[in-house]
Amino acid sequence: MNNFTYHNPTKLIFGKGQLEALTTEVPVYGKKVLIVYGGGSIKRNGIYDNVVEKLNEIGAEVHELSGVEPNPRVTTARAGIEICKKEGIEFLLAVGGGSTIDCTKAIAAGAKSDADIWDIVTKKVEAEDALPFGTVLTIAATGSEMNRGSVITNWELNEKHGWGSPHTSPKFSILDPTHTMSLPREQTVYGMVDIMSHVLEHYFHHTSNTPIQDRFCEGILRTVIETAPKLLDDPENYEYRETIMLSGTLALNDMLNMGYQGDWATHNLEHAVSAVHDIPHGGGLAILFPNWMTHVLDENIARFKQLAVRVFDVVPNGKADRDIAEEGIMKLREFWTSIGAPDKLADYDIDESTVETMAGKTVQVREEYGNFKKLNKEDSKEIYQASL
Ligand SMILES: NC(=O)c1ccc[n+]([C@@H]2O[C@H](COP(=O)([O-])OP(=O)(O)OC[C@H]3O[C@@H](n4cnc5c(N)ncnc54)[C@H](O)[C@@H]3O)[C@@H](O)[C@H]2O)c1
Repeated sequence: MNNFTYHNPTKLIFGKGQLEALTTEVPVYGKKVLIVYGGGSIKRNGIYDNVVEKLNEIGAEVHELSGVEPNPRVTTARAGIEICKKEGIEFLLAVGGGSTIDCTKAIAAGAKSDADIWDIVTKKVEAEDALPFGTVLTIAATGSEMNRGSVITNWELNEKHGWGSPHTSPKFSILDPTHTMSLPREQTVYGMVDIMSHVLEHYFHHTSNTPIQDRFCEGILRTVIETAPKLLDDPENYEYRETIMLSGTLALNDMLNMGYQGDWATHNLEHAVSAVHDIPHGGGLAILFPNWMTHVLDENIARFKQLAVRVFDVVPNGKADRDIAEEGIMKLREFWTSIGAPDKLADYDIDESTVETMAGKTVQVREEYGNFKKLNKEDSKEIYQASL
C-alpha cells in the first residue's frame, strides 16, 4: 500500500434515541441555527418536530431552509448562503439524506466566501473556511454524513459535479436507524446500491498488498447482500436498519481506501446521466456499474475473480479466470435486479438520443477519468450504449 494519513474529524453518534445529543453538541458552535431539509418527509415522520424540540430546549434561534431537491441544486445552496449572511447564522443542521447534507456543505462553504458557490464546486476557487455544521441522517446511502464530499447540480448548465474541502466534514452526525424506517422501498433499494457502489469504487485499484482493505470491502459487500432481502421483507426491523446504516457510513468515510486510490469512473458516468435526466443516483449506478465492469475487465481479471469468489461465492473449480470474473459481474447484476433496482437506461426512458451529450459531460473537467483504467469520451459512449 502507499503511505497515507487518515484523519476523519466527524463525531459519529449512533443508535436509537441519539437525537438527544443535539442538546449538548449544538451549543458548542452557537445558538443561531439554520435547519436545512428536503421535501417534507421529516415533517411526516415526526423527525422535524423532535429536532425543533431539542433546539428549543437549548434556546436556539432557529431558521429554516426547506425544499432541498434530490440531486441538490446550486440555486438552493445560494438561497441558503443568503440566509446565513443576512441572519448571521452560526451553525447549520442538515436533517435528511445525502442531498440535504451535500447542499448544507455548499451553504457552509459559500457562507464564508465572497465567491459564487458554483466557482467553488467547479474548483475555480478554493473554499478557505466553512460554517460548522452537523447532520441528522435519514437515509443510509451516500456516506456524506462522515466525509467532506458534496455533489451539486446546476440545471442552467446541465452539470453535476462532486467537490469537497478540508472544511466540509460534519462536526457530528447523528445516526438513529429508526429515522430510516419511513423510507419508501425504492429509496431503501437505491441507498443499498449506492453503498455497494462506493465499496466497489474503492475495490478496483492496482496498488499491491491491501489485504485488510480488501477484506473490509468484501465484508461490507457480503453484509449488504445478506441483509438487503431481509430488510426489504421487514422494513421496520431495527437490526437490519442499523446494519445497513453503519455499512453506508463505513463505505465512504475514507477508511476502506487507506493506502490506495479507488476508481470512481462509474460515479462520473452516473453524474453525467443525472445532470441531463435527473434520475436517482442509486438507480443510475445499478445500471452502469456492471457495464463499466465488463468494459474494463481485462485490465485486471484477477481482481474481478477475487470479487466473484469471495463475495458472490462463484465456485472456481475447472473454470477459466475470465469466466469466473464474468460470472461475478452477472451475479452482481442479478442481485441488484432481485432487490428491484433498474438494469437499463430505458427503465428511465433514456434512449440513444442523449448518449453523445452525456458522454461529453463525462470529460468536461478532464479529458480522461477513472483510476483503475483511464477512460475517454469513446469509452463513455460504449458504456452508455451497453446500458441502453
Ligand atoms: N457526498 C457524498 O459523499 C455523496 C456520495 C454519493 C452520492 N452523493 C449524492 O447524494 C445525492 C443522493 O442522496 P441520497 O441517496 O442520500 O438520497 P436523497 O437525500 O436524495 O433522498 C432521496 C429521497 O428520499 C427521501 N427521504 C430521505 N429520508 C427519508 C425518510 N427517512 N423517509 C422518507 N423519505 C425520505 C428524500 O426526501 C428524497 O426524496 C445525490 O445527489 C448523489 O449524487 C453524495
